[in-house]
Amino acid sequence: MDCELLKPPEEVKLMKILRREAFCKTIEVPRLWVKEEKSHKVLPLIKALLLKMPCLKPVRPLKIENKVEEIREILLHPTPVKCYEDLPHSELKILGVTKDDFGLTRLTLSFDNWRADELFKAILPQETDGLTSYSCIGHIVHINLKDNLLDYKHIIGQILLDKVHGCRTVVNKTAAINNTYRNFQLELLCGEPDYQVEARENGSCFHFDFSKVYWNPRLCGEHERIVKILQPGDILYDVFAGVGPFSVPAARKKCFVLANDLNPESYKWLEHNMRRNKCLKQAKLCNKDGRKFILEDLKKDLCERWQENDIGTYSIHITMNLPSLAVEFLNTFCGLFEHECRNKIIDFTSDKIKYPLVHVYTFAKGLNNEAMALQNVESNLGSKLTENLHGVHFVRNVAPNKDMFRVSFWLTKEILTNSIPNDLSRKRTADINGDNLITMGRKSKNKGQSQSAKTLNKAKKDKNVFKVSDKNHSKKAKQVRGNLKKIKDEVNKKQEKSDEALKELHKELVMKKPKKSQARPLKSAKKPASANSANVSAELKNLKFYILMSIMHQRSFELHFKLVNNAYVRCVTYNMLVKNVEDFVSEPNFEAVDVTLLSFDLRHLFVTKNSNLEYLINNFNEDNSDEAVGKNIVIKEK
Ligand SMILES: C[S@@+](CC[C@H](N)C(=O)[O-])C[C@H]1O[C@@H](n2cnc3c(N)ncnc32)[C@H](O)[C@@H]1O
Repeated sequence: MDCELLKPPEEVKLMKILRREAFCKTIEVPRLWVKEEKSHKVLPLIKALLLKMPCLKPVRPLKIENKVEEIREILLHPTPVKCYEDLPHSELKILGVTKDDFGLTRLTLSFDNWRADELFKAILPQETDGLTSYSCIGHIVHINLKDNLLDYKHIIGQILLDKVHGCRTVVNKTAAINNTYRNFQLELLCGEPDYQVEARENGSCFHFDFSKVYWNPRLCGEHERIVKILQPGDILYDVFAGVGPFSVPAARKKCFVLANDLNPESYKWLEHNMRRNKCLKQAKLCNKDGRKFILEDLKKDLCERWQENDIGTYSIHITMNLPSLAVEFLNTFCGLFEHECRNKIIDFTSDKIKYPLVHVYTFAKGLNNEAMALQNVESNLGSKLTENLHGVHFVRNVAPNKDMFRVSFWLTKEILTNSIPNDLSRKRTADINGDNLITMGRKSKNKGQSQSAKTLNKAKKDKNVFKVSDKNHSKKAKQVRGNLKKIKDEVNKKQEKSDEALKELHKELVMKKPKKSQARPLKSAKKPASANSANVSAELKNLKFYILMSIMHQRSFELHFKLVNNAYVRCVTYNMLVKNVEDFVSEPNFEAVDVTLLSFDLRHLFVTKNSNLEYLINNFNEDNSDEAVGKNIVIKEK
């Protein structure tokens, strides 16, 4: 029940540093005095009208001078109860509780009497969307603050630490999860910097370092759905296993599990969790790229099973939960057993062959996103899903207009053994070799890599850069490590300097913005395309700073450009970016460009069209979803 009287004092609005004393206020609320021995009969009659607030007992003892009997004071909610007649008075009268027992009482409220959401409503600016949700991962409370609430991050952290039961650490996600290992970039807002958590899900216990691995409590239901389908003796190939939310409960259920994750930290905790849940003997674990895992481990295991005479009664499942990329791994299944089929190593005519059911996750945007999810899968597989489609299932909404789906389908003899269409075959080979660039609509002239190949290479880099083999604890290794540390420090210093330089650059560019009063140039006064391109590339050089920063910080960036005629390109290197933007600007239909920024570190992007214009895309909101989502920013002529 909304009631002004019961809200925190107005003075707390826009408070940034928590001052608990500012929340104290004294109010008058209706009350009923009832003799102790009658209270158990009265309370059921007025239960719905009691004043309920945190840390407040609505029934409290009251001793009145000169009165022998013990009295209970019952606090009532001021909205539904204004007078005695608002109570079930006929029943009360029968119990001897009359109008004389009704009155007002003074009540002092404090910080403790409000829930976190009530406090946020009172403190945070009215015009903002507010803080709508948080997640609890063990003792960690995790939030995803929008830019407009960043000024309030400390008080928000403090309140959550105070109000959420068992919370010892409050963190804010500082960037979208678009890095290889899908772990968060965290900022500690309040409490202990302790990220080792213990979480329970679907009857299993999970240990991990939340700052280094992926864990999303909102996927609990989906994990449960898959685990429920599995029967003891079934096989689960978990391509992107994380710390084991599919694999551990499956192994506990006596399935055989072959699980993989590229992140060494996830792999470590996956093994730990298998051991901790006493099911490691049911599992084989790998720490490699998903594509390699399919080509080597999954294939070998399947092959061995298919070659066995007794194929048993189990079913085979493959989970692929890396929604932003997993569909790109599907082409690994195309023709995976072509050699074995051609050379009759496996008899695919036998009806004993059991085909795995793949559960692949993908994001899809827009109105008809379920169909889009299916199409994502089919286009990467190079074939339509017909009888072998098990279903497209909505998993969860991750951002406005963006949902996560699971597409479940059976691999078929055709998929696994057919020589695949030329285009797909080329792409598959390139993906496996890690030298493909996926462009849509419009082909890029630049050489690059597919996202998954990039991921793999980056992961390799992540693993190897600054890592010195120290098998023999040699002096040399120590020396090299020392040198590397120095280099790292230098790089950090340079980073800081460049950040400063970038800030300056930003200021400069903002100052250069044309004043509102400035006359808009006539269309006919357009500069020739060449001058225009020169300008664009000059401005784009400024971007280099930021992109280099992103690379140095090992943050990925990606820009999607879409022309009005729906041509579309994805830029993943600075040179591609410059080239493509120059191309676009010199095109006749360069009216408006739809830029999707997939790098959330690329805060300030300037694109110039014609000599007089600067297009500033600044301070766009970081995405709130749990996975990387592009923001569409339309650049138009002012
Ligand atoms: C979205 S998480 C899913 C984790 C877990 N299956 C779950 O449902 O919570 C994706 C996982 O894929 C891993 N990963 C990312 N790229 C990979 C790759 N190329 N090969 C294998 N694993 C990869 C990440 O480290 C991360 O643990």
